[in-house]
Amino acid sequence: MSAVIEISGLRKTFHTVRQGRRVAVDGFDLLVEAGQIHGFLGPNGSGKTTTLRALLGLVRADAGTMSVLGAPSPERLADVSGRVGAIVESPQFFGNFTARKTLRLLALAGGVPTGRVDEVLEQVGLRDRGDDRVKGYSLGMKQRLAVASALLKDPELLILDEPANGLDPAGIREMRDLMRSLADAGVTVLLSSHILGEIQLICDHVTIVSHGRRVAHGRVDEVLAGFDQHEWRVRVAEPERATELLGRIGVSVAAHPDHLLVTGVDDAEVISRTLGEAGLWVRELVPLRPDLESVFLELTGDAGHPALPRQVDGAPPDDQVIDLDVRGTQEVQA
Ligand SMILES: Nc1ncnc2c1ncn2[C@@H]1O[C@H](COP(=O)(O)OP(=O)(O)OP(=O)(O)O)[C@@H](O)[C@H]1O
Repeated sequence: MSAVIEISGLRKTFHTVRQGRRVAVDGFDLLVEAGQIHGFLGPNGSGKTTTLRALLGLVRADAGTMSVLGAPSPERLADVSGRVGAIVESPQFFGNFTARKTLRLLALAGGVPTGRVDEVLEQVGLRDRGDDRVKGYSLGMKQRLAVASALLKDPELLILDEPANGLDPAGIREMRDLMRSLADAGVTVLLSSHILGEIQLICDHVTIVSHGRRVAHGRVDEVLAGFDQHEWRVRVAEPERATELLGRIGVSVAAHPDHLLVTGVDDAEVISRTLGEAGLWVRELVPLRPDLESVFLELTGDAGHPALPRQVDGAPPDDQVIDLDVRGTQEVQA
């Protein structure tokens, strides 16, 4: 699969009068391949926006190499800008304009046929509300309008910084459906977020950043599998006896008020057979799989320790390089 975004060894330090020197991105690597919905996750202040801004040529990096769709960034970003849509800074829309008028103006300004306007309104589910004034829109609808503006030029790559920020669960679900339909249409999507549960449902690949360093990356299921301790919640009528029986076959059991926590068993059958053969019938047997949130907290809890190597998840990617598009950041001033 070909690389759509590649970042290697990105470093960015800010110097401010009040806070002095602040390392925002600390030797960060990112690889996004064609067709992925790639989650770029990290706590507040971990360097996600700075990374995306550097990639799009909106801030100058101190070190590192970046590319978008094969073009080195920022040097050759202009070559691919027409193929990239990005919303990195929250777009401000003029509230008295309708979505249709807003998009029409953006299309005209960007040299995009205005016929695209209805298509993108349809794509983001705003076609029926396209003639309403933006000031009457919910936050979710404004986010979708922002995505629509980035879709105008029919990009191969869409970069969204915190698209789910401030959305209620229904808005997040809409955003998720939208991302999926874009991916189905062949668009590669990179979205940054600190809202983890939903990202797990939206993305197939993930890169987790902490203190400007990548701490995990890969397929979401593979990243999660790496943290799977093969735990099971077991409810049974005689927990003491069950603990003893499972202990005899070398299984670790912790007693909780209303259940047993069984660890280190790959196959549920081991538990049900051991107990069933002794006449103890299992009432509940539930695998406890790690979710992205628990993995994220574990990884970002200490990954920023200065003693750690700059990157802790293995070798940097060795595929092609890619860069982002400055013109992808679209703003309509009120
Ligand atoms: N223009 C700037 N001047 C000084 N410091 C900055 C600037 N931009 C970012 N920083 C600092 O760099 C660090 C990384 O910030 P960044 O906005 O990239 O993080 P983030 O992961 O996007 O966070 P959030 O989820 O809150 O948006 C933070 O400590 C931030 O204060």
